[in-house]
Amino acid sequence: MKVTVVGAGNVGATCADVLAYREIANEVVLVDIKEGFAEGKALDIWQKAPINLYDTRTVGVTNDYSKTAGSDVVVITSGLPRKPGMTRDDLISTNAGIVTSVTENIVKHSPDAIIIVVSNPLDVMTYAAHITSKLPRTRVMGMAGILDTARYRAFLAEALNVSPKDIQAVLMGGHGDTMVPLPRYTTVGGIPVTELIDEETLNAIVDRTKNGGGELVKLMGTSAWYAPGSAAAQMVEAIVRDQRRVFPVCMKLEGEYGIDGVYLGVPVILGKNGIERIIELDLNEDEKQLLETSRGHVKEVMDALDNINAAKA
Ligand SMILES: NC(=O)c1ccc[n+]([C@@H]2O[C@H](COP(=O)([O-])OP(=O)(O)OC[C@H]3O[C@@H](n4cnc5c(N)ncnc54)[C@H](O)[C@@H]3O)[C@@H](O)[C@H]2O)c1
Ligand SMILES: O=C(O)C[C@H](O)C(=O)O
Repeated sequence: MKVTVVGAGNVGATCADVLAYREIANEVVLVDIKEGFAEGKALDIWQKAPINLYDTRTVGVTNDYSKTAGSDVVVITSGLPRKPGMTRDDLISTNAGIVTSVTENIVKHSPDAIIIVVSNPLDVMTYAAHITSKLPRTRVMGMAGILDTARYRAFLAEALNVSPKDIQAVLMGGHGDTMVPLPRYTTVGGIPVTELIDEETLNAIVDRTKNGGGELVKLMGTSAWYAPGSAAAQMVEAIVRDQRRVFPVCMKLEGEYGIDGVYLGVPVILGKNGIERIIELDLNEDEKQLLETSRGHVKEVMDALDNINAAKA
């Protein structure tokens, strides 16, 4: 299996490292626009192989997409991260240009690849990659839900003083303040979370999850990378190993949840063909309302991208 990761910065290099040391792919090609940067990161990861004992070859290139040819999966992490005081949506015009040109190069050399977008604003960058690639919607998806649920699960594990391994959760919607955590579908070792935690603590955890990215931006001056890079690698693993894992993934909805033509996180089964099945939960009225708010926000940013593209044309 060959996997390309575009963008050798914080998230891309972390993703490539996880793909290598967990031997998720035989070959990982790291691409960056900065001269020598991806080559250096790939060489560093390869020099770790004798220490961490893995065989995955890592190759770095500066904008040479011929080396990515025949990739089974491509992860797009290229683009600016936000700084304190910015929203993810502030990145739209720069990152849309980057994601669009990267996607064009990717499909030229790997027309059958499955594409996982990480760049922000996530839902709208998934839209940009999807319309550029012209691939089926089951083969172009965005990573955010695994990260957001991981944050939620980590906060819950801390509050309950239990292993994060035993917390199962799902959330939906856009990757931003309007994301929709679903406490009704959260369990701790099979026990509904609401039986173990009071409402006030749970609501505080939901709020912290919604602002989880911003909390890290404030602390570090740039956005997170360990959890995001690992989350993207987990999606790659589900695909290349045909694991049929159930994850929240951003994709174009075509009537599911009563939504058409908007890119949002929903639970899916991930396997060798990409999105194998979309799971439609029976949401209650409150959850439907939250999802509608999220849909409205993402649609506004999609419209903003359409306007940017129209002005360029
Ligand atoms: N979806 C999520 O949950 C999530 C989580 C974390 C970060 N992100 C996003 O991921 C992106 C990357 O974050 P980061 O922390 O790795 O940033 P970074 O600045 O460390 O790395 C980005 C890399 O992209 C490269 N790049 C820029 N234009 C390029 C092009 N045209 N072709 C190839 N490479 C190019 C840059 O040279 C840089 O090395 C940001 O947009 C960030 O907001 C998303
Ligand atoms: O918060 C960001 O800007 C990066 C990412 O979307 C995150 O949630 O960590």
